[in-house]
Formats: sequence, C-alpha cells, structure tokens
Amino acid sequence: MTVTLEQRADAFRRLDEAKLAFARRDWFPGTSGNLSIKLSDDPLQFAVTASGKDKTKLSPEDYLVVDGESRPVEPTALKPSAETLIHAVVYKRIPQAGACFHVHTVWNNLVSELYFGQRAFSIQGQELIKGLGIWEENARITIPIVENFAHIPTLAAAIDKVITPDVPGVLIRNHGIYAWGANDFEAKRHLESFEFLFEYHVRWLQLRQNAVSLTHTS
Ligand SMILES: CSC[C@@H](O)[C@@H](O)C(=O)COP(=O)(O)O
Ligand SMILES: [Zn+2]
Repeated sequence: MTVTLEQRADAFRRLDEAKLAFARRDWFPGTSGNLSIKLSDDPLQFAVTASGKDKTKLSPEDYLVVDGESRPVEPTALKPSAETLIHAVVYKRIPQAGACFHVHTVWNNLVSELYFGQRAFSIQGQELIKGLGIWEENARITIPIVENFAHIPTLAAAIDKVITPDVPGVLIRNHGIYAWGANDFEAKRHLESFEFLFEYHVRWLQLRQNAVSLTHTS
C-alpha cells in the first residue's frame, strides 16, 4: 500500500497537535519523548519525531517517515528518534495500534521505580481506568515495567516480551512510558489516563505516609 502525500501531511499535522498538547503539560523535559503515527501496515511505515529536537516547538524538520526496520523511507537529513525501534515493536506486536506516544514525567518515573521489584504496577477501582477503554465494574489494570537498558535493541526486545493488547502501555524504569491506541486520539486518551493514575497513586501514598507520621508524633 502506498502512503500518499496527503496521509503523510495529515499524520505530521496530528503529531504537531499531540506534541503541543503534551508540551503544555511539560511532558518533554530536556528534549525527551518521541511520538509516532502509523501510516501503513504492509509494509509497516510510520511517521516519527526526529531525534533530539526541542519537542515544545514546531519546525518544518520535526518528523520523518520510517519503515519497520526504523529506516527513513525518503531522502532526508533528519535522524529518526533514537527509540524508533520501540515504536516499531509496538506496531508489530499490537497490530491494532495506530499511534504510539512516549513521555518522561516525574510521576511515571516514580511509579516505575517504586514497583520495579514486581516488574508491574497494578491499580483498581479508579474511574480513569475507563479512559484506557476498560469498562468492567471495579476493574484492575496492570502495566508492565521493564529495565531501562541503554542498548535500544535490548530495550525493545524486553518491551516486545511484556506488552499485550490488554493494557495499552509499558513503563521503562526511571525513564518513561510508551502508550498507544488505535489512533492519535485514543493514544492521547490512554497516555493522559495513565498519567492521572500514576499521579493519583503517588500522591495518595504520600498523604497516607503523612497521616501515619502525624499519628506517631501526636
Ligand atoms: C535527552 S532525553 C533521553 C533520550 O535518550 C530518549 O529517552 C528520548 O525520549 C528522546 O530521544 P529522541 O532521540 O529525541 O527521540
Ligand atoms: Zn525516552
């Protein structure tokens, strides 16, 4: 299937929108983060952020199109995100994924470190779990956590082993989250829901700890 110039331009425009929305929340500290939107399945091609850019800004050199091996499909001086291989793994492992977003936040880093021992973080009974597309009564979700291997093929292989269509995300220890969805709208909803759940959980732990300390000092 050939990707048309219109599809490419539409994906770049959607990436601009997602990028600005996340930038407003300070989700791209120090040029971290990367975003992609799938353009075709067979052969796999997706639009992805160029490496090392300031993702709080828009420029004509922000994105490029790559194939399933993370190689640019068009002549370009741009370098794809250093973590493009992870996007490729998500699209190959979860064929229904149409967009994949990665951000580093303090809340996702705290949760990834707190629960790395269990290699997963679970949470139950929160309304925002519905934001992940899970509507059962009192649902519990479990997001896997992988080690932050510096060697990206090793990191991508670790992610490949643990992701499933049951939960649309994976945490990397003291690094960040990858969240995906059928399209950019859904991937953004999933990412925002995860981040709400992480922040809620860490704040709740802090409040509980403060309450315990108060009981012991009074
Ligand atoms: C300087 S932030 C850390 C980066 O190594 C990486 O984790 C990241 O998210 C951004 O890398 P990039 O190559 O710009 O997509
Ligand atoms: Zn990263």
